[in-house]
Amino acid sequence: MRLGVIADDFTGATDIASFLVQNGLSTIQFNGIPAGEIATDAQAMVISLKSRSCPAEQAVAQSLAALAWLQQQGCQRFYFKYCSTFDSTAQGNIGPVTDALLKALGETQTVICPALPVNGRTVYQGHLFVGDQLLSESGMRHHPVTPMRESNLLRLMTSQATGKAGLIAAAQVDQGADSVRQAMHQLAEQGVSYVVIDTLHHQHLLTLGAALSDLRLVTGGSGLAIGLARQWARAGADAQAEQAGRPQGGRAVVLSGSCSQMTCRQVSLYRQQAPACEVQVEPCMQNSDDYARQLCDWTEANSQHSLAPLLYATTDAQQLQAIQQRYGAQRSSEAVEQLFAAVTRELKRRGWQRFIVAGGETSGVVAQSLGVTAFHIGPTISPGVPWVRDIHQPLSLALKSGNFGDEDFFRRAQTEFTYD
Ligand SMILES: Nc1ncnc2c1ncn2[C@@H]1O[C@H](COP(=O)(O)OP(=O)(O)O)[C@@H](O)[C@H]1O
Ligand SMILES: O=C(O)[C@@H](O)C(=O)COP(=O)(O)O
Repeated sequence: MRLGVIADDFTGATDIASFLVQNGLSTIQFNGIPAGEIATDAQAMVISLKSRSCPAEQAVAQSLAALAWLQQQGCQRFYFKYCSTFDSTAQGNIGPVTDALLKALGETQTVICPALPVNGRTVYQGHLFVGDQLLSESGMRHHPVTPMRESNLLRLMTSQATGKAGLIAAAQVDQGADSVRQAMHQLAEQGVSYVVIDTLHHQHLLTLGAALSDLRLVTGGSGLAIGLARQWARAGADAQAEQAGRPQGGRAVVLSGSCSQMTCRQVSLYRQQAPACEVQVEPCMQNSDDYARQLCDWTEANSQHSLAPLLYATTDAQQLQAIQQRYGAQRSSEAVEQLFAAVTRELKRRGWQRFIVAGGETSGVVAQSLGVTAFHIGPTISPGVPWVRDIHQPLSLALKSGNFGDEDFFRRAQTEFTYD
């Protein structure tokens, strides 16, 4: 059995790939849809798209193209991976993409399961929580691109999609996989296409894995992958699954373009542990190539420390607002992304081989600048954040979603692994 995953963004793809590998499925990840056939015996193939905030028609077209390619590679089960905080705009595309995938597969029912309990995302009575807060009362209500002002997943789905939503509540999940299968069947008879399933803890994910392993399409965050991978993993695959992605040696740099709360804490701790240099927005807007060369010179001059030098544009919400008011939100974020792109290209040219990156958009830009199109997934640094290794070039990357990882993530990514 081969699994095909269609992920709506870069770090989201790496997140699910990491859980698949950890739970025994060898996995290969592609940045976009590969041009041709790929010879591999990986049990799971993950395609990262950049469709989270794009209009529904574009997201649908990209997702269907990804589905067709995965089918050509022999995938029989499919997973539409979106954010564990259900990030979607007011014209959200999760509903339309789900509808299109169901139709293309000739199926009428799927599940909606964004839960990732290990990172505090749970679903209760159909409502999504971030830690102890409803999604709509968490920091996500202020997200600059996808502000989440609704926590009820049934309402979110029906506002975006064409079909009917229903709920399987926690008490029923507690009763085990057969009970979940029966509930799915009853909901199908009532014409329910999108089954939201309460998920409070790890055991629920295992129950769901057992209950849903025959479903052709599932949708959700990365948590459900834990239970499903355990059902599908070949016996004995566990020890080997992450080998191909283990990190290699070479000089390392930390690049942080994320302004998420967790990244702010990680940067502020790491600045006390290693050489660190703040990226200024003004010179990024002037001439990012010259500025990038200066920053690379600084990075090289600081490469003898036992921990990798850090370049960070990370700033708190108040300063970010001031920068955005002064230069414009889009202009300033693009300028910072261009800068990280130029720094990455230059460091690669100078022979740097390990890149630890914070932020989904920033990770996408760095991977693109390195010319990384496919990589093996290696050992996990924090839940949802693995080391990954390019399949063609001697490059290792750790790509961290803004809100993931513990405070000491940047140091641990370097000190807790052996390099070859
Ligand atoms: N100091 C800054 N001023 C303006 N934009 C910034 C600054 N730092 C980062 N950005 C931009 O903010 C965005 C952050 O997105 P991303 O990398 O996905 O991380 P996150 O979503 O965790 O904040 C990027 O486009 C980045 O270039
Ligand atoms: O499911 C999640 O929370 C993550 O996998 C994810 O999608 C994070 O996206 P970014 O915040 O854009 O890194």
